[in-house]
Amino acid sequence: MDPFRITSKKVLTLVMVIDKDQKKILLGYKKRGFGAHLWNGFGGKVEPGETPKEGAHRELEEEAGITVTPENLKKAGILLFLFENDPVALETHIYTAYEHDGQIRECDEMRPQWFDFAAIPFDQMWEDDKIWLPLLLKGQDPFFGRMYFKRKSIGEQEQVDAISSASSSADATLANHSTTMTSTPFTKAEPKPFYMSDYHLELDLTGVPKDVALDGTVASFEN
Ligand SMILES: Nc1nc2c([nH]c(=O)n2[C@H]2C[C@H](O)[C@@H](COP(=O)(O)OP(=O)(O)OP(=O)(O)O)O2)c(=O)[nH]1
Repeated sequence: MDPFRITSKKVLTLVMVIDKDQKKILLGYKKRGFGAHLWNGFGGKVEPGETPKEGAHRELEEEAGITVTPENLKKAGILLFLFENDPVALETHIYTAYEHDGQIRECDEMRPQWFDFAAIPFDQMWEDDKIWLPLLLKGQDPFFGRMYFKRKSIGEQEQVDAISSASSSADATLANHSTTMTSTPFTKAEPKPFYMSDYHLELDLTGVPKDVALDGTVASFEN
């Protein structure tokens, strides 16, 4: 049986707030819940009755205290996160926001902080981010990808540690869009619970219909 077989999905959002002039990105340190102790953009589950764009707007305000006008919230891509032996995929709609209103503030879930493009803390982020975030920063939109994650057992954690200390520069090559990779663990004290075992990223979406079918349901690039 395929350990990555999915039967349903949850729709999530993720907003990357970018200051183009200063070449900075706003990330939040996730204090609790799914992805705790990692730096990430702002987002969460889309609620019933919301479009992904409305959900993205709401989550950004809840988690970072700022708002973005609908025309400044641009769809950058859709990523499907699949977890071994979990039939529910996470379909994440990713947006960029180059303008925002309001005062950035911390909440009980996220601690926002600006990072220079050259100092993005990829080793303290989800492992797939180093693959697609550079593309997003270059403005190479849209992208569509599938990211396959395995849960770390204690044995696997030791194996990953050993491999990554033997070759700490095992960076993902963008030329290789479908590969098996093992990347740097977070820290011994706060291990990442999952590691990415494979991924597939499509960048050339010319000719792809605006709707991409996933597990029988449909994701739209439109909103
Ligand atoms: N950068 C990045 N973000 C990811 C990955 N996987 C993944 O779910 N996310 C994002 C999508 C969502 O923005 C966020 C997970 O949403 P969440 O569980 O915090 O949702 P929520 O705020 O509605 O949760 P809650 O209030 O119910 O705790 O993490 C990934 O591999 N990379």
